[in-house]
Amino acid sequence: MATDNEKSRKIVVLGFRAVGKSTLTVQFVENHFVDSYYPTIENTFTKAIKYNGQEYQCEIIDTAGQDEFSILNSRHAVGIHGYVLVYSITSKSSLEMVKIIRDKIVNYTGSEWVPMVLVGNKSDLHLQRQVSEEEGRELAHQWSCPWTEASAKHNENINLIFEMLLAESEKLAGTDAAPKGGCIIC
Ligand SMILES: Nc1nc2c(ncn2[C@@H]2O[C@H](COP(=O)(O)OP(=O)(O)OP(=O)(O)O)[C@@H](O)[C@H]2O)c(=O)[nH]1
Repeated sequence: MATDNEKSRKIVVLGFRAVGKSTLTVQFVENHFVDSYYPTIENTFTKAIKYNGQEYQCEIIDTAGQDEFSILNSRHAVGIHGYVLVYSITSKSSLEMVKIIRDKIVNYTGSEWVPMVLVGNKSDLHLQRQVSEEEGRELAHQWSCPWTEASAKHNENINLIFEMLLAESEKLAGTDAAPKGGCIIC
């Protein structure tokens, strides 16, 4: 529960199966890498984050992998402050899936702009790359949202994802506080 000095933020992590949603969430919240793969039904994590001098009490919902037939759950669309949309750089179809998911969010919320961050996870798997940096960056540009590649395995850019999302959520609140980080903000 957020205190008077804290803001509460409800964040949903969405994407195709096995792109690393749970792994990056666990890396962010608990600082370790989960090597095994157990499909998620749904898990909620909480973490207090201090960002730009402000305390945020974050509730992070790690969802089950989506496919084109999944229906966006109302619990993932109502009262949400921001979305982390995850694809894997090793899977072209996972990039196609985030496009479908984003359409569902836009349709459900009726808003063209929703705070979100696009993430190309598994950036450590260079040899298996199917999605170029350019493709990810360009898609985020179309959506007017930040983008980064990340590696949950090596804990690269994982904190940045959530910092960028908090900054996006602040835009809705009218205070545009861009995160200080070495990443592209479209
Ligand atoms: N090399 C590498 N493997 C990763 C990375 N992130 C996740 N993985 C692995 O990918 C597999 C799937 O990761 P999960 O986090 O379970 O994927 P998920 O998106 O939560 O999967 P669902 O619950 O089915 O939606 C696991 O074996 C992870 O260890 C990464 O950054 N690099």
